[in-house]
Amino acid sequence: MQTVQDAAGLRATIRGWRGQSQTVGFVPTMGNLHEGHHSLIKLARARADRVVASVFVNPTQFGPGEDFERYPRTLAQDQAGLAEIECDLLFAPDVATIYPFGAEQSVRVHVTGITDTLEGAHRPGHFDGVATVVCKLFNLVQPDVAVFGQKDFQQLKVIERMVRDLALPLKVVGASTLRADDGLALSSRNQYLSADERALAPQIHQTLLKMRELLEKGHARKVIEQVAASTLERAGFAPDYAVIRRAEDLSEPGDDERQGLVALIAARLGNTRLIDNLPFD
Ligand SMILES: Nc1ncnc2c1ncn2[C@@H]1O[C@H](COP(=O)(O)OP(=O)(O)OP(=O)(O)O)[C@@H](O)[C@H]1O
Ligand SMILES: CC(C)(CO)[C@@H](O)C(=O)[O-]
Ligand code: BAL
Repeated sequence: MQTVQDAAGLRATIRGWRGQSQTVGFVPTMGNLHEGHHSLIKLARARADRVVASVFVNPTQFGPGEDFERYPRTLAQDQAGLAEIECDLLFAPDVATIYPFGAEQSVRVHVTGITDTLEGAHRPGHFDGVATVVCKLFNLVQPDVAVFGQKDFQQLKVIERMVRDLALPLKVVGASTLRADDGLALSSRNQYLSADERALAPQIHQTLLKMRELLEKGHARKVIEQVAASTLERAGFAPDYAVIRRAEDLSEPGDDERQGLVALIAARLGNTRLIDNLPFD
């Protein structure tokens, strides 16, 4: 597998593939790759002739006091894993390649509405950073298909909307969340957890399952959300939110709505912030 760090090298390889009428699938990541990321690569491989992954820890999507500096950077390990699953090309740019005029000076992509809530409300500016870097990566790679994990459910919706509203010529595919045997969603941030915290962390998934069960039994949404938040608090989490929303646009459903819903949780455990969700259909 080839690794390129600059835009010219990336474009040259992709131009060669295009010359042979090959389609291109793309999986953007922040690295420290695990089986969840690998499942995205495999899905891209099923949808396109060639697969490009990117590893870039994007400074503009981290807020002050977040974990940009300590985010795990494991490029050699990532390269080995990607080679094993036959990814064709890894794009691993540095910050100056993505933000030649400095991260603060770049043109920003702002997706309105859907970014005001949940992750957008708790991480101000986060989705501007995500949309901007993903738009830029799309322009560099020019993929036919891009794969994103449903684990970052709101991110997937934001990207779908950006692609639709800016008429970007590619298809966005959402991939289901890979979990450890005990239900914890695989995530690079899981390695921040102490042994005791790791033992508690699956309670997020258990709470999502409980939320679905209570909704199916006919309990009121607001009550379910309160029960979920207090269950998490009692277990030692500090929840940012534990809510049921419309999957389509993350707006609040009406009291009697039961179709097309998703439960979403973000909660801190010690110094680690974890997110997860469960679509109900
Ligand atoms: N467990 C998982 N199953 C499927 N896809 C995943 C999983 N975890 C992450 N992804 C997807 O991989 C892509 C890259 O995500 P990212 O590099 O942020 O991974 P991560 O391990 O979730 O890290 P973080 O802890 O920072 O959220 C995203 O589209 C994300 O939704
Ligand atoms: C999509 C992404 C690679 C943009 O930096 C990031 O938000 C992620 O890893 O989910
Ligand atoms: N997986 C979303 C990237 C972030 O948390 O910044």
